[in-house]
Amino acid sequence: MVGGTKQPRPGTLLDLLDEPLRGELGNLGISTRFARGERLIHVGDPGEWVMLVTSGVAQVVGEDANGATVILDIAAAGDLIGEAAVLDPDHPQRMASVVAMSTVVVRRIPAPEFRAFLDKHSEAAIGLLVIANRRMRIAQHQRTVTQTRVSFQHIAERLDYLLDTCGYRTQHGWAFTVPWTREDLADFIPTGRTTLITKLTRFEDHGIIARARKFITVTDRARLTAVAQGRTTLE
Ligand SMILES: Nc1ncnc2c1ncn2[C@@H]1O[C@@H]2COP(=O)(O)O[C@H]2[C@H]1O
Repeated sequence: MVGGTKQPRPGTLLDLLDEPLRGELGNLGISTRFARGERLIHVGDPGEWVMLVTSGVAQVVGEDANGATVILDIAAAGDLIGEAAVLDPDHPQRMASVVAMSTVVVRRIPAPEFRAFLDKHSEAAIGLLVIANRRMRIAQHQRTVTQTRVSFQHIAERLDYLLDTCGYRTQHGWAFTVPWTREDLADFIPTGRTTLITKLTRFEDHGIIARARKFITVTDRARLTAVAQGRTTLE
């Protein structure tokens, strides 16, 4: 089960709920496992269940106006996905795909069971609304970013967010629990791969990140956050 034992990650639906509600939600549905690269949700499919992520990391993937892949968000333990098609009778199809970046374990909860849970617990319905608004806030912010002139601050914001979602502290700084290639990072920020590589070099020059082959680690998280919050600049 998800609830009860461990403090949920800040910013997730589980984090917004009190015990014993967390425990109750964590026990709904059945446990289902996905291998890395497998799709948890296919865009366009009918919404018949929601998923509460128990462990692992998945990408919520969409397409931009040119058909290029955009990583809309990351889902990790404590996140609930697949509620949009389940709750909107006018748009019952999945609006995005969700792809496992590692082994992912979820509670797969049938739509009627999830609706009954929301009917019974208004806190959970309000929590879902809060999460939807947070996603909207991120989407609104992302619209202000032009891909060709993406700033150091924006890259730092996105890296900081990724570390909150799927990062862990190491002896030398912070690393990701799943392998983020430069291609993945470029899709997530989003920016072109060449632009990203050029900008990452500046972060490296300032000792904020280190690159080992295809992957990066964050060696100075405090400075990264300072750049993200506009308290210091690399321009
Ligand atoms: N921009 C986004 N940010 C975060 N999550 C999203 C975003 N778009 C879609 N999702 C999630 O991805 C799910 C895909 O299936 P649904 O449309 O049912 O519900 C969707 C949301 O849970």
